Amino acid sequence: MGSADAVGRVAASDRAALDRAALDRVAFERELRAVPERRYHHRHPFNLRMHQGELSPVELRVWILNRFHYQRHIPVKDALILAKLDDPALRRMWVRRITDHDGTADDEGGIERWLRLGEAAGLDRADLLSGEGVLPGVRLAVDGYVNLCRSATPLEAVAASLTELFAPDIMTTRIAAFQAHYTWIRPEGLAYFKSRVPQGRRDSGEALSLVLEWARTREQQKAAVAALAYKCEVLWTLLDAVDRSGA
Ligand SMILES: O=C(O)c1cc(C(=O)O)c2c(n1)C(=O)C(=O)c1cc(C(=O)O)[nH]c1-2
Repeated sequence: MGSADAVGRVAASDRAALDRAALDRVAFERELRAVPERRYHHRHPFNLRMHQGELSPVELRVWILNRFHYQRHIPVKDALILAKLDDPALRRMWVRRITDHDGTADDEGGIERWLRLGEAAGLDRADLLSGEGVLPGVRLAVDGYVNLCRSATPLEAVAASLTELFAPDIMTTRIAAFQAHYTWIRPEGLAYFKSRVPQGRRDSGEALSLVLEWARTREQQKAAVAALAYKCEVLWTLLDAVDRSGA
């Protein structure tokens, strides 16, 4: 075997070793943030049309009804994550997410606020709760997220929630768009987004700290990035289904 081959082999094994070496925290955080930068649903054509004021009342109602299917599964996936956490302090932190959505009484919490958004847009609460009209693609996308949280490691499930690093900004844009273009929606309907902006900032900050701490090896870092990329596809696919519903 010639020396060029030997050099080639050494270089390849160096490359493999480099590939296995974990990124430092700063580089890993940059790698994580680059995923939604590219593919978060703030870039989806349906959201762009929403923000430009181009959606019809029927299209917005289809979005609200279908997004309710996502919303009502958030505490379910958080309960699946909660069951994987073996530390009381971590469980205390995570259980708050469930209460944020479910409240501590019937007339509280994010799910209730989303129902009121639907009512403010002319939808019937009973129709939202019935689940009728939820598009097949939306069901599959939401199942995908719930199943990821059921079967993946805590690191991957928490990493998947990191789309929320970008959610407060899109909600702020959405609030302004609703106020400017969709004035037929009663303003109290915006309460969901207004209360979710600070919750999203806090939740994504906590989740980011956990992911940076837990992902020690390059393999773990790659698994976290893949879970976050998958979650971006969940949100993208949900909007694809809404966009193509023909509403
Ligand atoms: O309106 C949005 O654009 C948006 C996006 C996301 C997200 O990035 O997953 C969430 C929410 N809203 C939201 O309201 C919410 O409660 C929420 C929880 C989570 C999560 O993965 O744990 N994402 C989101």
